Amino acid sequence: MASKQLKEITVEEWPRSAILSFFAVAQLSIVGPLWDSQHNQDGDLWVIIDAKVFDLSKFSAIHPGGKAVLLADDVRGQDVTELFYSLHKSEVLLRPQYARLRKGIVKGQEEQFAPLPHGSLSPIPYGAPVVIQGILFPYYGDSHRRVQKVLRTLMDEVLRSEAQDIESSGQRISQKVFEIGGEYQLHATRLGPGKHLKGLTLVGGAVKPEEFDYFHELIIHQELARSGYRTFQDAYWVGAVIGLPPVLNFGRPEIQHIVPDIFAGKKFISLAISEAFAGSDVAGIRCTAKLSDDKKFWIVNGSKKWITNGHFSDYFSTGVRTDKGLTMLLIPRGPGVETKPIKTAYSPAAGTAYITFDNVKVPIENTLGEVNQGLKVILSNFNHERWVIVANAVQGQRNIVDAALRWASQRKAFGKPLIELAIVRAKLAQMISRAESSQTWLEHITYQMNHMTYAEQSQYLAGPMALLKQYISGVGQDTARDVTQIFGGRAITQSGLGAAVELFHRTIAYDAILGGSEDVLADLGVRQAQKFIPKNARL
Ligand code: HEM
Repeated sequence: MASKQLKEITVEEWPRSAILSFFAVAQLSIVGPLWDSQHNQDGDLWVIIDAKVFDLSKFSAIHPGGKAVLLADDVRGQDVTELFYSLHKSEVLLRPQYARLRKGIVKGQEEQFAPLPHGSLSPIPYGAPVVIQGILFPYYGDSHRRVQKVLRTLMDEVLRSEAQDIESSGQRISQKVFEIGGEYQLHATRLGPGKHLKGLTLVGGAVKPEEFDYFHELIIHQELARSGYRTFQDAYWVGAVIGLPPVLNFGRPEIQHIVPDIFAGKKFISLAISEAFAGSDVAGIRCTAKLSDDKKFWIVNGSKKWITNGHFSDYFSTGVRTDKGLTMLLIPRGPGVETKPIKTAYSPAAGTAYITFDNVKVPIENTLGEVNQGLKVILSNFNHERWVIVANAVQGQRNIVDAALRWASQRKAFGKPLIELAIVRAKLAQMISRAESSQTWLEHITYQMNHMTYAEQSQYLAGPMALLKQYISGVGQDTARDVTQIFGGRAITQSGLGAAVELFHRTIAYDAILGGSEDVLADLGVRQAQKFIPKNARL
């Protein structure tokens, strides 16, 4: 965009009331030329960004990029649209603290880079799964599209800003936002289809409980993962996504009363299996439970580590060692239960905890499933947990593809946009292919989940799910490496244009650990396949 001296331009000034409504251009009143000097010097400094005039006279002294850059010859008093967008995220101009800098809009010009209305799809190719972009797709009906629209709007209007806030503050998600999830029954839907949804109004009525399937659930996970903040993903009720199914599926009627408050986002539960002594090797856990003399209680002693949401959980679905094997217990927070936060690579808002149990008395009716049969309970959880991790991880890759395509188109290096460089296009090609192939494999498995009984899923999908998860976490790391090259130095800063890339790169290795480590899952996938190789098969 060609530079223009401000003195040649007539500005339409915003009436005060319109300042808050930044894009209410129709409300502007024309007041004629606003200045008689050029506004191009220290103390009287204006610039144009995307047809809007900003008065930086006072702001220049506190501008995070410094005053000197604003007084450069090709900046002061000029249209700096292109330069501005090569240095800032567009959301910078939407921050309320900068509203007072806006002077008006250049007469006869229109904004080009105004943000899309809430709930809009990304206009970037591959910025959304093909089905959401309206391309032919076999698996979705109207209810899926309705669910997607509700979630997208909710993310744009409420959840994204909450995600940003907790990322920087490290505080737990606000109670209000947890309860919004409860009002939409989002939490309940993230446990998949089933009888737990009966009688609930799901996603504001967008889908009936009886028609809810795994594709609806997939959309919900992926729309939530659009925030791009891993902390939010993990902090927003994920403890219950893995911790509540053992209660729903194996808990006795006496303990089911805890479920409604958890669905409502008023109480929290997490899955407490891993220990300093045992991670993917669950059989190695050492936390013990012994029966009390009157046989009415378990007495639990031991510790758990890496428990997502554990620091703010009210209940723990806990794996313990009993006389002849493992047993799962529902342990409420109470005397003898202590949690302390573990510092991880990302914000502490997810409440990742180290938990100690010191002579904790747990009523016998809190046993989940059969005594010494806890492994069955634990394993029954794994397929869904891994599928959820994959859904989030694929969306994470897609977020990065979207950001990389935008950046490569707007950022100039060696005199042309990055995307004009063949080496950059080659990296983008790989990133897109990984995201698309991962999504397609995920959808293929999701279709199977919809059409298999639970027993069939366990038998036929454990292997493919393990392979898919180890594949996704592997290619995610390739994409992290490629996008880091494309963003250069910005990819290593936690603010500004590369912040999302920095976060992705810093936390991507988590996907290779959570829900079973990459190496263990690769091995499991092949061993499962091995079971189905006919004994008489020969080359
Ligand atoms: C309305 C006008 C402007 C506002 C509100 C603004 C605001 C900001 C903010 C908040 C940052 C911190 C980084 C971020 O959060 O993205 C920043 C950095 C910066 N700004 Fe501005 N800015 C404005 C105009 C300009 C202009 C016209 C230039 C022209 C050269 C400029 C050059 C820079 C530079 C060089 C940085 C450092 C970027 C980096 O660390 O990569 N800014 N600005």
